[in-house]
Amino acid sequence: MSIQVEGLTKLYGHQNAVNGISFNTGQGVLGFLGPNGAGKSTTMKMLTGFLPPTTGSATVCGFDIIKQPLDVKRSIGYLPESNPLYTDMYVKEALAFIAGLHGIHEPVKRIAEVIEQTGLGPEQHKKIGQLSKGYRQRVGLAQAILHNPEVLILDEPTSGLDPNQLIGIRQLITNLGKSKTVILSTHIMQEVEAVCNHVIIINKGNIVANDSLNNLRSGNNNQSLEQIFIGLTNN
Ligand SMILES: Nc1ncnc2c1ncn2[C@@H]1O[C@H](COP(=O)(O)OP(=O)(O)OP(=O)(O)O)[C@@H](O)[C@H]1O
Repeated sequence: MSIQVEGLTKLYGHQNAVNGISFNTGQGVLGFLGPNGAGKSTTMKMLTGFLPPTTGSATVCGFDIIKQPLDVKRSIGYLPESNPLYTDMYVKEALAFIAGLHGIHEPVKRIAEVIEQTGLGPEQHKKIGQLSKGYRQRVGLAQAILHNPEVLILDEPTSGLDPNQLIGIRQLITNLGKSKTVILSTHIMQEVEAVCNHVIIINKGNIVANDSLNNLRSGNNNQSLEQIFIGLTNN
């Protein structure tokens, strides 16, 4: 299992944003679901080593998130919800900069591969600030996968995309899940059904479901994922 989480907790002041959650996950796409404010982004920030947990522990590819944060960051590609990008840079320039940070071998070749993989070809000569939202998401994904990490953590990568862009990005995530461990946060249940093998639902900082999509449905009278989600989190 490339991600192992044990009793992970985050307190912001007195507020328990994440409340002692435990789970393991390996290759495939894990849907990480929950209502607004449930603790998804906080969990993702702790797993990527950007936010220290209050208590608990986790390992990513065998590296401890507290004791080995650099190894953890090397093993992870992270697309944050806000997708911060260098809008004044050209697409290739930004990717070359990130490749330099990672010390990537043969960067020109790798950048060409990633541009192809993320469908950035037609827009590769533009400045990031000139790109549509869908293409900016593709740049965020390209940056996340550039160093070929074993684990990808994607926080709402498809929010605000038109249906054409959605199909392309979902296909890319599905393909990535064939060889990598992907944690995907989304509010779109259709997307979970299209892309995820396994689902974790978090509510008020607690895990309320952790199962395969099929088991979740059969254990809940074959209700739709949306109905199951509402039943587990509307309290
Ligand atoms: N830096 C912070 N300081 C204080 N409270 C915070 C901070 N970041 C998040 N919180 C609180 O922690 C809780 C969990 O927030 P988090 O962003 O992890 O939720 P989320 O599940 O990702 O929500 P969303 O779906 O809206 O993105 C919320 O109540 C939020 O207000």
